[in-house]
Amino acid sequence: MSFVVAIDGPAASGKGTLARRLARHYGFAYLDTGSLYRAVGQAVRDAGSDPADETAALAAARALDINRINEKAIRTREAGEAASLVAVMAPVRAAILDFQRDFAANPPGGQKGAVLDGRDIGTVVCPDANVKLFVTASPEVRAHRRWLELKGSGSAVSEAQVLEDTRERDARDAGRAASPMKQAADAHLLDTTNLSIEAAFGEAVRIIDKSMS
Ligand SMILES: Nc1ncnc2c1ncn2[C@@H]1O[C@H](COP(=O)(O)OP(=O)(O)O)[C@@H](O)[C@H]1O
Ligand SMILES: Nc1ccn([C@@H]2O[C@H](COP(=O)(O)OP(=O)(O)O)[C@@H](O)[C@H]2O)c(=O)n1
Repeated sequence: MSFVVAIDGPAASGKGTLARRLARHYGFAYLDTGSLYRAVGQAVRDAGSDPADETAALAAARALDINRINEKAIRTREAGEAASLVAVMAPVRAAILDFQRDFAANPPGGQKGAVLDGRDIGTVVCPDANVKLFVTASPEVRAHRRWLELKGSGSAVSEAQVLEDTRERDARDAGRAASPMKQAADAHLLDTTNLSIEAAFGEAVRIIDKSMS
């Protein structure tokens, strides 16, 4: 049986950074489920369609090839926005659900566990995960982190605009009917507002080690 760590939380809270480190530490496979929604949203944009067009979004979700995701293209502000638009559509979510569950149950490379991060991992994708973490931080701190990242990749977007985008995306993710972003009842809350990456990692390891013993 695969040991599954589910990590959810709002935009730029540090989920991916933490998930990647945990996967390395425990020798587990890692799946960034947000990259799937970003890739679908970006594919719709690339096709010249509107990410709010369900027919186009579903076609992109069905055609998604995870081995052909352009990592750079899906990290833009626009791809994040498109991701959250396609993510409200239940058929789009359904089209990529089995892939995520299969990854958790049968991690590639025969690894003994998997770390998945997203919005609905602990609630919908892997409700029986061995450990669930809900990672958060204040909107201002998250927006600052994301702004630094976007600036580093050459974007001229202002910090105020990133804060506005972040708030809007969080509201859409938490308010949608299909698999809304929500802390699972049995998830541990990890607020990284005042935690370094190292400190957040240490806290997560403490929680996971406890559940392994
Ligand atoms: N605890 C932390 N303190 C400071 N910066 C952090 C922390 N965790 C993550 N970051 C930085 O914040 C940005 C967003 O983190 P990321 O892991 O991509 O978030 P998410 O996956 O939740 O969107 C990255 O640039 C990352 O290096
Ligand atoms: N499990 C998931 C993961 C992402 N998403 C959607 O995909 C968008 C992008 O996810 P992400 O994890 O890459 O976003 P960031 O936290 O990196 O900004 C989110 O805003 C959600 O709308 C989702 O609905 N469910």
